[in-house]
Amino acid sequence: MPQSPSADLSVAGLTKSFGSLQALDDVTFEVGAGEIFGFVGSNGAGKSTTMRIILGVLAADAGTVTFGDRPIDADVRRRIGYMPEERGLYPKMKVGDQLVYLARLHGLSASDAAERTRYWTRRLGVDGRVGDNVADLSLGNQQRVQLAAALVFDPDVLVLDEPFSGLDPVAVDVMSEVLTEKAGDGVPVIFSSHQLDLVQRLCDRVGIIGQGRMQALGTVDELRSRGGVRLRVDAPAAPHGWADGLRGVVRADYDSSTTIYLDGTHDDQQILAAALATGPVHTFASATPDLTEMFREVVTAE
Ligand SMILES: Nc1ncnc2c1ncn2[C@@H]1O[C@H](COP(=O)(O)OP(=O)(O)OP(=O)(O)O)[C@@H](O)[C@H]1O
Repeated sequence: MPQSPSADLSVAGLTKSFGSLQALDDVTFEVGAGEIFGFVGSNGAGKSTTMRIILGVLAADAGTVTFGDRPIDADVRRRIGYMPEERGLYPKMKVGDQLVYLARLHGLSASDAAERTRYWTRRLGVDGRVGDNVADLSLGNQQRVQLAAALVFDPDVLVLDEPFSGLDPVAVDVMSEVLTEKAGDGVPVIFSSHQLDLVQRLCDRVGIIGQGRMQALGTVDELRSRGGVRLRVDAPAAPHGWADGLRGVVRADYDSSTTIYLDGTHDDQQILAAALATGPVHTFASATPDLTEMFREVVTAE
């Protein structure tokens, strides 16, 4: 089996226009060896374009992509496991034949290609379908085969465009496990997703792209703490606006409970006293925004 040399994947200053539309503007980030990087952003933000440039299926107007200290050339590209958004399997070819063919294309011997095909189809739960044409599989199973295609030659880098979309919960678990395992082997893993709970759970670092620009980049904890401290107060009798004007309160959302956004100069006892003055208080707790809230804030601020 080829041994993966661990190295970082670096994307620096990528710029790309399609006619008058600037799809990418100076996109820069790194995915360390063994790191899982989540690439998130609204529809049309530039995720697929970035991934296509990493793969070399699309040329950038400016910027570089390197693996270790090497620019991505044809040799490096052959070592990247890629799951394109538009998927890329031959619908009229049998699953098993297709995976063996791809593994051979990436340099595996016939026996290694057969062994890896057996391993990954079993691992991804499609071993019963190796004799079927891809087109006869359900979309979720086609996606499992697509992941097998990205993994079958033991790639040194994984670039996966929305690998979780359309998968059932069991397949999501298997996919999560596989990505974590590949990262554990030292492979840089980058995937895009709109499922922010998964991104938050799986990723070491996250990039939020908006309108072709990297709007926020960091570990999940860094991004979440950037949202500042908040208080969640459950005071059912409190009238709308009860926390407005208290020291350190930037704004408050009055829903079934109140979420108070703070600037750090607040006095929580004063806020608690104000809440108690309205009636009973069932919950009074500080909260860090989750990635979904952060994402909303970053993309609505664009
Ligand atoms: N081949 C192309 N020709 C013209 N415009 C393109 C082309 N490819 C992408 N674009 C445009 O570039 C922008 C970025 O698209 P991209 O597919 O990278 O977004 P994305 O973040 O992957 O979106 P989604 O989450 O919807 O998949 C969009 O405005 C898109 O319409």
